[in-house]
Amino acid sequence: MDHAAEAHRTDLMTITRFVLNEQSKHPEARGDFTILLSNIVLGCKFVCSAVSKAGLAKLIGLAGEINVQGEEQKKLDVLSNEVFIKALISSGRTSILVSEENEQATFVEPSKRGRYCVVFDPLDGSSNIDCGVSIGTIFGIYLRKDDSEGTLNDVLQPGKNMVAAGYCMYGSSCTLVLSTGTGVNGFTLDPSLGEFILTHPDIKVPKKGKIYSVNEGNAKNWDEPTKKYVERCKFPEDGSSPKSLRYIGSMVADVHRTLLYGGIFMYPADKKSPNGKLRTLYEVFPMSFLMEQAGGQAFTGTGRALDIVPTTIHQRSPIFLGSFEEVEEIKSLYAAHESKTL
Ligand SMILES: O=P(O)(O)OC[C@H]1O[C@](O)(COP(=O)(O)O)[C@@H](O)[C@@H]1O
Ligand SMILES: [Mg+2]
Ligand SMILES: [Mg+2]
Repeated sequence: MDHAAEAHRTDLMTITRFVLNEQSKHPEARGDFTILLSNIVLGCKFVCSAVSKAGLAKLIGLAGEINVQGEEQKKLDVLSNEVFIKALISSGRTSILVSEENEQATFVEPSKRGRYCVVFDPLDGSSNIDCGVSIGTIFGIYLRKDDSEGTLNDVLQPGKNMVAAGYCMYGSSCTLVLSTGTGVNGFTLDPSLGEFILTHPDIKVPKKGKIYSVNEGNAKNWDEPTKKYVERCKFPEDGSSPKSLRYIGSMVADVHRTLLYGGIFMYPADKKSPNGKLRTLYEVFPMSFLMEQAGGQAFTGTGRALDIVPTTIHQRSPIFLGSFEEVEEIKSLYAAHESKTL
């Protein structure tokens, strides 16, 4: 490492200092969010190190259990879940936790309870774990009025009520992308310092994009607007060049690329999965929150994703998110279909 070059970098802003600066903008802040986030960051560092050593540490493969989604849990799904549950409870700032890997919500005991509710996908992109392709962790945060026990209604809220959302991608580098409602910032883990450093300040998703991202293996079951949109990506009617298809199969990685390069990520509803595949609370909401904060859009096929009022903690929702103009085109195709003019 060229320490001289490092030393000259003026923007050596760690995520902790960044959040403390944000906190100073809120005179009423008590520091609870900063403490909660520092425990989430600790969890991400722990999982990042486990993922990078997975092959060596026998963390590849199945854990032998089936989760509430009916999916075979991977060893890293289980480990990441335990790490984040511990990190969130030991922050002393949470009251209700919803994890993809736990059938029931976790209600934190009074002595360790705080005002925040955290919904999270401890390990996203599980199908890519064993082949070392980028995976991640996704989280969304709600703030409750008080630190009483609370009820499920405290998490069954529209995504627009979240106070923060983020993801951590475990890829060629470990990148944590965060929004506290005033824009989106990206931090890269410097393994030699063990610090997340601000590397992507104020991320703005390009208005248009040249990339579409969807599992085309589901195409035969798609509805007309989705088929029409993908058709246009491949055979543009305006003579422009076709879009490129990129699909990693890890939502975190596909959304991260979309946020930086523009384009669109889709997991539409189809005849086989009438609500799509991705879970509203801990996949669709956090990613939609980030995309809107970066100037993009997030649409379900019937409305704004962040307006959904969830009824169950593991429900699924179709999702189209990304560059403003790409999602606008999908919205107009659904509107046309709605008015039978498609
Ligand atoms: O294999 P498919 O049907 O394209 O689904 C891929 C999608 O499923 C997921 O892997 C689901 O998330 P989990 O791995 O957390 O269960 C997403 O990351 C990804 O976008
Ligand atoms: Mg997931
Ligand atoms: Mg998962």
